[in-house]
Parts: sequence; C-alpha cells; structure tokens
Amino acid sequence: MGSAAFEKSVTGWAAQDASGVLSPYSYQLRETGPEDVVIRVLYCGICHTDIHQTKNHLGMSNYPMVPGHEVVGEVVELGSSVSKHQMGDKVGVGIIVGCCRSCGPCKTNIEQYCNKRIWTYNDVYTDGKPTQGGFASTMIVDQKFVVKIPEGLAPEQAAPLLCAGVTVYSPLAHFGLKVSGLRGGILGLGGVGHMGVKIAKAMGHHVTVISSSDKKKAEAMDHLGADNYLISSDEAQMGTAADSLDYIIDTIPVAHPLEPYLSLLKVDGKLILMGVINQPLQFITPMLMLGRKTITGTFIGSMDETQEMLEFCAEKGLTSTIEIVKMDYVNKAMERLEQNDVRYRFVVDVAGSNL
Ligand SMILES: NC(=O)C1=CN([C@@H]2O[C@H](COP(=O)(O)OP(=O)(O)OC[C@H]3O[C@@H](n4cnc5c(N)ncnc54)[C@H](OP(=O)(O)O)[C@@H]3O)[C@@H](O)[C@H]2O)C=CC1
Ligand SMILES: O=C/C=C/c1ccc(O)c(O)c1
Ligand SMILES: [Zn+2]
Ligand SMILES: [Zn+2]
Repeated sequence: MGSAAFEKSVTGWAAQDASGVLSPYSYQLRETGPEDVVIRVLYCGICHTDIHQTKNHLGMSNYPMVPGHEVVGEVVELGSSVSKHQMGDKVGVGIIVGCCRSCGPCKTNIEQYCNKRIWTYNDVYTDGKPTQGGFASTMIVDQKFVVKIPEGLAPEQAAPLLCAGVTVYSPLAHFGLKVSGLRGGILGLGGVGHMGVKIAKAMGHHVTVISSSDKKKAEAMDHLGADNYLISSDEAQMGTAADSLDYIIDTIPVAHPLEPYLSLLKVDGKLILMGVINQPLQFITPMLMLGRKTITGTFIGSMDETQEMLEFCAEKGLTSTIEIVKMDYVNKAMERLEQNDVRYRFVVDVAGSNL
C-alpha cells in the first residue's frame, strides 16, 4: 500500500533537537486512505505540552518533530469512505489521531485512555511513518479524530478549545461537576486555566483563581469573570479560603506542593491534576483522609466530549482569549509561553504565514 507517487509533500516547522527551536521542514504525508480527511491548516494554538515535547521534558521526544495539537482547518479532500465530514467543512484536531478500537476504553468511547493511542505528533502511525502536528500547511487525519467546528465559532477562537477547552470540560463532565452552584478553583491561569474559568463560569460555578502572583488579578476578575482571586504564597488569603472549594483544576506545569491546595477543598472535594510533571508530588495521607478528599488526573477528553464541548462553547458564546501570531514568531511565542508571558493562548495563523 502507499505509493510515493500519491504522497503529498508539505512544509511544517519542526524542532530538530531538545533546544526546541523550530525551523522550516519538508516531509511527505501518507496517501489519502478511505477513512482519511485532508485538512488545510488554518490556525494552531500553542499549548505548554508543545514545550514539554519539543524540549524533551519527558525524555521520549523524537526529532524532527512538528508540534501543534490545537488545530483548526478546512477539509480539502475526502477519502472514499468518509461520511462524517464534507469538502469545505471547518474542522478540528486535538492531541490524538489513532487508537486500537478494540480495548475497553475504545469500546466505551473514551479512546483517549487507549494504551495504543496514537499521538498527533511525536508518535508513529499505522503505516510506520512519524506523526507530525499542526504547525504545518496540511494534515491527513482519520475521520474519527476530526471534529466539526460549529457555526458561530471563529476558527482562530476555536483552536485553543481542541486541547485547553476539552481538558477542563472533560473532568467537570465526568465527575458530575457540571451542576450550577458549585465552588471551583482554577490553579494556574494560563491557556488551560483561562478556559477553566470561562467554562466553569458558563456552568454556573463560583470560580476562584489561585495564581502565583497578583499580575493577572484585574484581568481574571474583570475580563474572564472570576469571582475570587488568591495568591498562592499569601498564607492569610489561603487560610481564609480553607475548606471552601468543591474542586480544583490544577494546571501548574512544574513540580509543586499539593497540601496548600488540598486545604482549600471541602469534604469530598477533588484536586484534579492536569500538569504534565515527571517528578513525584508529595502529600501526607491525613490531608485526604480527614476530609475524604480525592486527588485525580485526567487526559484531554474523548472525541464525543470534544464535540460536545465545542457545541457548549458555541451555545454559550464562549471564546478563548488569544494572541494571534505568524509562524516566523513561533520561537519567540514559545519562549514567552515558557516565561508565563501570554494572555492566555498564542494561536499561530498557519494559513496566513507563507510556509
Ligand atoms: N492533562 C491533560 O490532558 C493536559 C495537560 N496539559 C498540561 O497542563 C499544563 C498547563 O498547560 P497550559 O495551560 O498550556 O500552560 P500555561 O503555561 O499556559 O499555563 C500554566 C500556568 O501555570 C502557572 N505556572 C507556570 N509556571 C509555574 C511555576 N513555576 N510555579 C507555579 N505556577 C506556575 C502560571 O499561572 P499563574 O501565572 O496564574 O501562576 C501559568 O500561566 C502543562 O503541563 C500541559 O502539558 C495541557 C493540556 C492537556
Ligand atoms: O496537551 C495535551 C497533552 C497532555 C499530556 C498528558 C500526559 C502526557 O504524558 C503527555 O505527554 C501529554
Ligand atoms: Zn495541549
Ligand atoms: Zn484501544
């Protein structure tokens, strides 16, 4: 299968080593299979995971690596068996593009928990070729892993929803936390965190941002709609808020103590870890036992949840707060993201970047 004559040559921006510096890189996409959708990439968000991966924070990176997993594009070609999408549709792709389809998670439509999941980039596809992400002119993706962008959501606005949005929507839905009136905490106000505030507010929650500084306070309260703002190093503020939260979505991307945050939870409260941290985190067991509290973690959301979240955002009029950049700014953008200097997500205008 797969004649080179049908392969498509594309240009993306790839990291060549753990410096994480991206530069133009040409490669071949597979021949369009019956289930495949060919997507002209319009916009792609920059997630902190792209830094973890390009800089080999997890020790599992392969190069050249074209990152990008908050992809919005336009369908420009359809495989012969594709029924889910049509030419010209605005569509989205997140961080997985394959799964085994036969294990327990796959059969129950939580394919993100399939042990044979195929990552959008830094992985190998079923044809043996490396997968490459959305910082590229074109992607070819199996229709199962392509969602429809609803009418009314602008493509650049939708891009961060494909990872940041569903990453907060999924645990709230799964753990029965979509009900209004809950008191939620968002720890770390970055790309994932800012969508956490917006989505939790749209669900009718009272939302407390817990941040490392006061720099984002005015924006969090006035622009994002948070109800309360705590500075994590301020012991008096943290003490006042003890035992007040039903859940905390923890998006901090580096090792950090858990006990100050466990203290903020009510009885039965949940600390939901999102950050990708390859070091052990510590807590003493009475911090959980004496309040029947839970520490858990989730990974993005299913394809069904991703589509549901997009519909939810369209219905509620939710947008992401973004800074749009061209591809020739991507290295600066990733540097600024790592320095916590973005409000709140960079989105690369891929189609407008003359790759
Ligand atoms: N579980 C999953 O499925 C997913 C996991 N992730 C992971 O979630 C994490 C967050 O991603 P993302 O939102 O894109 O990242 P961002 O860099 O956009 O946001 C992280 C936020 O954490 C806070 N922070 C950053 N550095 C520190 C530090 N040294 N100490 C304390 N707080 C810090 C900052 O908020 P503030 O200024 O308010 O303190 C910052 O804005 C990453 O590890 C990413 O890989 C991302 C998507 C999906
Ligand atoms: O940005 C989305 C990816 C999240 C992620 C979660 C866990 C893990 O080990 C990763 O490599 C990425
Ligand atoms: Zn991500
Ligand atoms: Zn599976």
